[in-house]
Amino acid sequence: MAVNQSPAWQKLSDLAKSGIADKHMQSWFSEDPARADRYAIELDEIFLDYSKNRIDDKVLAGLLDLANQQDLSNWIMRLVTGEIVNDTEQRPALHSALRAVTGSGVTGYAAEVQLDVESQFTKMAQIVNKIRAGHWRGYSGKPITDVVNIGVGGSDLGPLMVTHALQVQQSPVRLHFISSIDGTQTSNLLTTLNQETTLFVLASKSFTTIDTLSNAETAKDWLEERIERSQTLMAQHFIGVSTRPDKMSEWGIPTENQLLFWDWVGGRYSMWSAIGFPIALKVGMKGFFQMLEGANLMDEHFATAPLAQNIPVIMGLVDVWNINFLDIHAKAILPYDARLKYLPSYFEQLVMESNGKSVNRAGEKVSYKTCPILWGEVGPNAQHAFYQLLHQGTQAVMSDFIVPVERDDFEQHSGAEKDASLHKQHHLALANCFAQSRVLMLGDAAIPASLKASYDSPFKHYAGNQPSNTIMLKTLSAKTLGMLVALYEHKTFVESVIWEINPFDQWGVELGKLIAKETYACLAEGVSVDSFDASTQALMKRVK
Ligand SMILES: O=P(O)(O)OC[C@H]1O[C@](O)(CO)[C@@H](O)[C@@H]1O
Repeated sequence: MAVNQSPAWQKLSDLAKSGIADKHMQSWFSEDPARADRYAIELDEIFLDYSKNRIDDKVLAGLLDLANQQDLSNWIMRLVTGEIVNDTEQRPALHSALRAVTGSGVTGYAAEVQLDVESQFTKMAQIVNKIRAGHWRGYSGKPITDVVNIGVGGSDLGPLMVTHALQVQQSPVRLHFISSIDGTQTSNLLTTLNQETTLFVLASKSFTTIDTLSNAETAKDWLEERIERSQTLMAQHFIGVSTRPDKMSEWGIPTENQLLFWDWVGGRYSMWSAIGFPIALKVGMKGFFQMLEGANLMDEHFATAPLAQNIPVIMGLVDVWNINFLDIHAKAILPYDARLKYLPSYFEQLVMESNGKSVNRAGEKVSYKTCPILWGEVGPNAQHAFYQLLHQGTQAVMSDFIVPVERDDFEQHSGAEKDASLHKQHHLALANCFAQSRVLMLGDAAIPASLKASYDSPFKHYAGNQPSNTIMLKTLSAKTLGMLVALYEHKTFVESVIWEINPFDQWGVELGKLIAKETYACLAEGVSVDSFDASTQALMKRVK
């Protein structure tokens, strides 16, 4: 039976139709003064307020029934112990094993892989420490000053996002990221770098991704302008991170410079593996492990907390309610801290590449909505861009506000006066964050009485009732970032269990890659385009 025909789903559907879907959140708050306390969960340095959602106790009970009906607790166990949960590729999805503490009681395949994980972290630590200490030398004997990560998707976004978020920590080397296939980033960056002191990290799970390999070739050509011996070039200027040692060797990367991970680590779940190499360069292995510890804290919570008190479970279920019963199909990620600039892009891949699917695990087309369109931006900037649509558009949108309570990075900036004005700016950011979620929830009811008359216009009407979560981090640190990302990974898994889809494959992106290859052959090698559609033919003829 499809999940949307099941008793638990039907009950939720009836609840939504019984008036709840049309009820304004404002009335729930006035009816229940304890609502904000009751619909909140705290775990260590992370706090979730989910009270600004169109839910009540009946809805929550119904969602938990749905979770039980879908055997969620069992699925969580299957995930964290390393059973094959990625069935189309016949693999476990063991990102949690990368952050499990050895001997901490993990069982199953998750325990078996621990030695492999440790040995790669040991090798990674040796390389990281050597570079950070200035002992890794380029071809002319000078220490490396610049490290360029070449990767795309999961081999780029995690390290990019985290190193930007933890920017306050001074790295002994400058870090750069190249991802896009078009060559702009590479050509711009290379003009600013010196071959003598630049090291490239080729990060690719498959080591077949054309985007990464083409940028790598350009980097190699640039090094060859100055370095004659290919052996020197490879040994001193390239490190590879992949699941494919054979392909790294074929490309010329010596074994000593190869860091491995495994097919049971999904690309978008891989920043906890050696793919996190740039993160370790930025914050040291200690900082990298603190991020893993934060994620591990969330893993343990996910695996052991009762469903009703389980942050990823509640967030996932409330999203399911919004999507499948309130017809909301867009989600905004709104961090109120510019250090989290790349978090929305990171979550776009994590969530949409995981759950942007329309067939269930049995290969049948589903007849209900799955992943919403997810996008975002640093909140204060988004206020001056797309919040107009959130407040007055015709599109229902759910939002996640993410904000640190304290800024402990400002102390790095000298001068008490500057410090005071930066703290004032932080309070402005907090105030804006709280004000926006309040207006999205209340709508016109947020207008102060003294201003009511001047807002008496259809152009100044705010419907409100747009649901949101607020996630507060004590501070933004390697640990809280680890907790936050693991939270979203698990929340995404919870949704996939309800929708009965496999969140760990990504067949949707494969065909485009194949067709791009064929198209390239036509463009670059003059292969006939006659079999293409008229629009594509016309576009290609213009290029020719
Ligand atoms: O790490 P790789 O194998 O180069 O892949 C990069 C990215 O490409 C994808 O396969 C999608 O094209 C992602 O899932 C992955 O993170």
